[in-house]
Amino acid sequence: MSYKELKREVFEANMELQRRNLVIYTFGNVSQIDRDKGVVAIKPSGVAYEDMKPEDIVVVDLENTVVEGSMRPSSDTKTHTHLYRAFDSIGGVTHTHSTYATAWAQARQSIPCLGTTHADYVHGDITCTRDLTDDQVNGDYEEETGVQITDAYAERDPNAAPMVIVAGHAPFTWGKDAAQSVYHAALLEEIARMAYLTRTLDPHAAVLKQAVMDKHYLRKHGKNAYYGQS
Ligand SMILES: O=C(CO)[C@@H](O)[C@@H](O)COP(=O)(O)O
Repeated sequence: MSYKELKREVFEANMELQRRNLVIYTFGNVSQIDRDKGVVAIKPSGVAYEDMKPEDIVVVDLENTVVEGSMRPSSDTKTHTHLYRAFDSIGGVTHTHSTYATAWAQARQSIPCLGTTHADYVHGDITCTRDLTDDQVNGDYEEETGVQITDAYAERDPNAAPMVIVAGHAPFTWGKDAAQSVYHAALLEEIARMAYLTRTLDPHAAVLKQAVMDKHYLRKHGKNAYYGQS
């Protein structure tokens, strides 16, 4: 894929964030990797969606050095590239501050699987990471945000749960490409809203039975698709 095609795909995925009302102003960002070229195309920092053009998308290498583009890459770039280096099967990453998913992140609560809508897309909880340690806060903050996520996935297959909420921050999602990572961000926000409303109606609403969770996830993703047996 040429840089121009890659930038166009990433541009369209970023515009879908706004179309799905997952961001306001300059919030959020989407990227996609070309693993053959070893580059990542990502939204420019501080640019409003309505002002953005495909040629504004910035291309960086996996060490976060700009290889093409006149604008500054998103301030979350190091988190995106950390995930691409750690999860070698993913092709796209999305970050938003969508309201309900961010509320669960600020409450430091993983989103429990309360129904089959959730179970169709994520087997088990949608994990909330641990908080950053003081050293991590004072370190390379964006890189350490990536570490928070990969630490939470040390025992978990990123393909079986392509969405996470970062404690005190907001969600990151991923997928086979930028478009699928945005799709997962939209699903996460809807699941987070359903879970919040469910627990508002009934604070003791039960987690779905494991057998039902398994059936729904298997139905959607095929045999042995959970617990990392992809
Ligand atoms: O979404 C939020 C809002 O804090 C940030 O992560 C986001 O705005 C990052 O800014 P840029 O991508 O650098 O424009």
